[in-house]
Amino acid sequence: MTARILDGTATAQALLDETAERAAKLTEQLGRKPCLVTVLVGEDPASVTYVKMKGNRARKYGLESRRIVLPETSTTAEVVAQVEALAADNTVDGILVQHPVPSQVDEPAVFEAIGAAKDVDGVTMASFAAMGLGRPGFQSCTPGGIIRLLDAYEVPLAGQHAVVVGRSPILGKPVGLLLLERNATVTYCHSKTRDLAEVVKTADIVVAAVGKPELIRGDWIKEGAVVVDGGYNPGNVGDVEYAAAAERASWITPVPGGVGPMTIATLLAQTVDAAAARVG
Ligand SMILES: Nc1nc(=O)c2c([nH]1)NC[C@@H]1CN(c3ccc(C(=O)N[C@@H](CCC(=O)O)C(=O)O)cc3)C=[N+]21
Repeated sequence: MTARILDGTATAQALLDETAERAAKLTEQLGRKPCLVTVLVGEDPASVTYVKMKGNRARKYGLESRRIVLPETSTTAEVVAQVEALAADNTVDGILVQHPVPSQVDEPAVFEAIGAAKDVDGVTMASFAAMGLGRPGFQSCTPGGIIRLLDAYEVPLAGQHAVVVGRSPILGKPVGLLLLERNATVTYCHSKTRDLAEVVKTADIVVAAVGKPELIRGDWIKEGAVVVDGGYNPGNVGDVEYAAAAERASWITPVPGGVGPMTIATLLAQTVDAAAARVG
């Protein structure tokens, strides 16, 4: 079998176009554009690139984007104070704190300061709980983008064995919750998993969410399985050995052009949702 492509660029485009239309209508109602603020602590080059991409795309589709950069040496209290100020600012609809923050900063504490109403990146405990309980709320952007992509191609989820490789707070754990909510049978694998290859071989759907280039080998993929590569590694290499996996999978996400564009489109869609909720 040769896999068909889950085209994240095209699917994201449709969501971005719809988001731009909603943003334009809201701009009239609010008297200002829906506003996303990104907060970057430090100057990690990859993070700088991602944050710029998010800001540029926001502007292109009719949102306002503000970028805040704090020094690499910031304390938790300093970053929390900045985020709290944004949470209290009526001209701000959504806040994204770029992960990872420097090690001296308590990232979960900073995420909590966003508050549920502006958590368009889906990283607070309240958003996580909502994802787990199937309640309305903002989804973590990459997991939410993955589900939107699978839905766009009508990939069935109910009853499928989904194997999530990785358990990070903003990708692996929440994507498993969303798949469970859609009635998949979910297995989480991680660094302590005894025989990763054997578990992946049983998957109908594999979600790679580790950040280790080509960790998932092509010959682990069951014939006809669906492969979602959520890995972002330097040089646009995914977590999956793409060419070999594509020979066996029924559907596969490319890197680039798969999960990444869906992540950003979901972020912007949720920012417009947050702005809409303020209008009431
Ligand atoms: N609080 C937080 N939320 C995030 O959502 C978040 C984060 N922190 N930290 C870093 C990761 C990474 N991430 C990406 C988003 C889009 C692409 C993307 O669109 N990539 C393009 C390629 C870009 C290129 O060509 O360089 C693609 O896959 O087609 C990649 C990576 C969001 N993240």
